[in-house]
Amino acid sequence: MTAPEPFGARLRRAMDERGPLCVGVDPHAALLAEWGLPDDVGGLERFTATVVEALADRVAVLKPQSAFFERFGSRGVAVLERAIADARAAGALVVTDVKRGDIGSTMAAYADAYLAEGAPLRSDAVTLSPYLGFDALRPAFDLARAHGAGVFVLALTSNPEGAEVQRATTQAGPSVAGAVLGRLRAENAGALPLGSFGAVVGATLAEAGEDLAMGGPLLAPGLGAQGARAADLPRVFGGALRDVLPSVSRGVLRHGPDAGALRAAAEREAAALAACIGAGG
Ligand SMILES: O=C(O)c1cc(=O)[nH]c(=O)n1[C@@H]1O[C@H](COP(=O)(O)O)[C@@H](O)[C@H]1O
Repeated sequence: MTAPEPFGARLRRAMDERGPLCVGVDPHAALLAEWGLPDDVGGLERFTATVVEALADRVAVLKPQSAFFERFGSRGVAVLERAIADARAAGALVVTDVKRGDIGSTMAAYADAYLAEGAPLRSDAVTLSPYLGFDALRPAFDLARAHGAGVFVLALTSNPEGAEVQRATTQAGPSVAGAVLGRLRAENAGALPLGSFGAVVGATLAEAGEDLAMGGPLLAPGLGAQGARAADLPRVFGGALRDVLPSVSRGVLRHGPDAGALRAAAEREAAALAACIGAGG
């Protein structure tokens, strides 16, 4: 059996071919209302199918936020399952935003749920939280490697409350975020053209204050609704700009439900990014 192509290689190709844009699929109750949809599982289904149909054949990555699907229980999770499968079938990579992190044995079950080939929620990558200790995430790294999947570990999140924990100093000396980035650098060592083990670093930061070059992708949420703009990216990411996957949810989604308007909004984001970080870096 041939080894699956690593997530990092697949992501680099998608970013080169489609441009480095991730659109978040975040069906907020307020957005369902703006789209004229009911705040129920039928509205969720219509919203999600519209976004996937409009964008999955053109953006590099779609990032469904699990919370908005879990809100509706098992039927909401069924909508998420279908969205992941449909988006992947249309050529987008799917990063499912679950921000999981637990003791190693439980982490293995989360990895099975989202990263194992054939799992109902199988995604190209997930977001993970390292605050039970970076090595507690080991089962996800191992499974991701075996199945050609990836992870994005929270490092410097886009929300102002994150700094309290992430800028704190570890026993060994560096900040918590610096330690996470250092461990990711080790996981990605030697991986070309891009490692599969990424970090989440908010586009909203005043400055990174850490060495962000760690051989893997940098998921950068915060564009649009949280106030960051494409023009902020060079300041935050410096020399690591080529590995940045900027992410926007409400800033695109608020243009629906018209598919053409959603596509036009994504194109405007992509054009602004290309002007600031250059086509393919
Ligand atoms: O992991 C994430 O995607 C994430 C990390 C972070 O630091 N900040 C952040 O906003 N996010 C997610 O990115 C999305 C941002 O949505 P908008 O603010 O609408 O673009 C939400 O789904 C958040 O949960």
